[in-house]
Amino acid sequence: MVVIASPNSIKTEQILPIDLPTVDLAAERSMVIKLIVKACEDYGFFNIINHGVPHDTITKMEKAGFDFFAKPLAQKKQDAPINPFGGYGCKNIGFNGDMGEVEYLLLSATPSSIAHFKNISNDPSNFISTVSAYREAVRELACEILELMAEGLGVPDTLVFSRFIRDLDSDSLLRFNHYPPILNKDCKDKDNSPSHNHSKVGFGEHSDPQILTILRSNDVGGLQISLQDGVWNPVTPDPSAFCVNVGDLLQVMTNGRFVSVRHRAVTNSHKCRMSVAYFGAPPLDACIVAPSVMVTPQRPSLFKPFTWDEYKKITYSLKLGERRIDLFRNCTQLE
Ligand SMILES: C=C1C[C@]23C[C@@]1(O)CC[C@H]2[C@@]12CC[C@H](O)[C@@](C)(C(=O)O1)[C@H]2[C@@H]3C(=O)O
Ligand SMILES: O=C(O)CCC(=O)C(=O)O
Ligand SMILES: [Fe+2]
Repeated sequence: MVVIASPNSIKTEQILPIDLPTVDLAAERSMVIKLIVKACEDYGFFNIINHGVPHDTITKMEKAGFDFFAKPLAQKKQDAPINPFGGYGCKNIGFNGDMGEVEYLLLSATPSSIAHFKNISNDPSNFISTVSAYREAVRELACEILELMAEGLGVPDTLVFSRFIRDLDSDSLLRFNHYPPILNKDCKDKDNSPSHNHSKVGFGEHSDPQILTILRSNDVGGLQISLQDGVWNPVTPDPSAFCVNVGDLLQVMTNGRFVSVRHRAVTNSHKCRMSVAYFGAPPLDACIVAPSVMVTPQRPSLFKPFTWDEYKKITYSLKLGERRIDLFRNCTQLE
């Protein structure tokens, strides 16, 4: 049992480390499909290894992130002001007063918008080619995974999910998250010295609103998932793997078979964590609805259809921790 204290509240939570399922993309195809489907039903999260994204592409992306975060605060704000294509943020998450011990760089992941980020680096063409190569490789990985999922679910059109994020108008995002080492002074050890065993919330509890998230981090832990309210499962970082998670839209498009699991990131008392997330999203006008095979008399439609634009607007108007997917549930159905 770990106590996480904040100035106003003391919350008692259960912390139970977990080993996420690992999927080896180089293994036999039918086995890969089975493992992915099972992981998405049971955990909403899995690690993927032998993913095919070149090591060099990942290393350059990580360096680009660390180089950016190493700049002075005023410089970061000046070089990456918040605009419709993304920008730099420190402690403020979103526009609704959510705060956390994190700084981040959010970038729209469309090929044309990447050119807007040239001021982010002293070597703009290198930055743009690094981000473009990473975006393309990770998007391909996301598409491959989505196609395996569709096949595993028995959806006849196996491109039904991946088509959205391959679309040139896809609203996908890239996000660098940087969590500086923080000692939680509110938590004391028995001798009253600041505790090294307690962490602060870096990125608060939420689910990802998009279709699929492909997350990569350095070797510093911090990601926690919650499979049960009040229980947090820390995920062991594996820099050679990508951590994949189901987003809200995929939960809707699988009619609730796959789960978009709540997660958060906490700080570490002595090392900084950096993660890079790719959020695969459809175009704004995409209609989000489960393919007909996912809806049966035994499993009636759980959600009302909506566009990504509608969902995104609602998501961005609510606090980070809101369960906004509930707003689209068919009221006669209970999951
Ligand atoms: C408070 C918010 C931040 C967020 C948009 C939101 O209104 C609620 C969801 C948040 C989230 C979580 C996943 C991704 O990190 C993110 C970029 C996204 O698309 O939804 C963030 C948003 C953000 O930081 O702007
Ligand atoms: O940094 C992490 O490990 C998680 C970040 C996250 O959940 C997000 O950016 O949506
Ligand atoms: Fe997330």
